[in-house]
Amino acid sequence: MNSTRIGNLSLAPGQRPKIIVPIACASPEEAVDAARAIGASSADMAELRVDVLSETDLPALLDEIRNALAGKPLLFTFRTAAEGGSEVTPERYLSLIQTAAGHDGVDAIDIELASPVFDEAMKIAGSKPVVASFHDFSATPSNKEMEAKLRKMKEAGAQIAKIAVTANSPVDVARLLEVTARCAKDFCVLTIAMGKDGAVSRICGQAFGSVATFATIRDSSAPGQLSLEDTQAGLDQFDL
Ligand SMILES: O=C1C[C@@](O)(C(=O)O)C[C@@H](O)[C@@H]1O
Repeated sequence: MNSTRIGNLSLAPGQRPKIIVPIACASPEEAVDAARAIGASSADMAELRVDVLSETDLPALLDEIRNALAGKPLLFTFRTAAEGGSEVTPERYLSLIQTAAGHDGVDAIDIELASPVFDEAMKIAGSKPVVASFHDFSATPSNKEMEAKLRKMKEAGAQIAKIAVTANSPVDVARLLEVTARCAKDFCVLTIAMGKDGAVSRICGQAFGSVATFATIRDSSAPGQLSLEDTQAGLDQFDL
């Protein structure tokens, strides 16, 4: 079926996109504080950017974040250096996915398609929903390339196929949206054009079939992210 569940949320193309707010801070105390703010806000879900965190007892922090989120689902993400995050060995990446897969405070796991251990990571994620991902911080690849990546994620078993690319012109945004609409007929996609030109892509998901978007309360985790309030107001315009 062309819809999926993460925690208590149902996501589907054509519905109002769910708003995910990143927790992207180094200090574990600040991360719990940010989770509390997200729990009390109108955001739908949180994303813990584990690559931004300083060394910590991760399972214990996940316990605290789960409580602070007060029932809102958590997406667990380790963004690698190749895609705008931090250095990590393949072994450590897998061990982080293992921690996420075994923790009841994690509702979905981000796994990078380009990871050398993508297949193993998909297996380790087990029954947790996977948001497979690809990021390009300099350009928007060809339509063919973007569509091939999204379809590969879906075929590998991801519940949501996500790409975030950099729009260097309005045409780049239009190309991403065309690919989004084509794939959204078949499965759940989450697409974002990063940067100033791409900002519109963060609010028009309902029209093109993207199932979620990222917005900030405190810490931004990517270029062009809008505030939670602006994102909500923008989504309202497309929720007819
Ligand atoms: O993949 C994404 C999308 C994102 O890069 C954005 O552009 O909003 C923000 C990241 O935190 C998240 O993991």
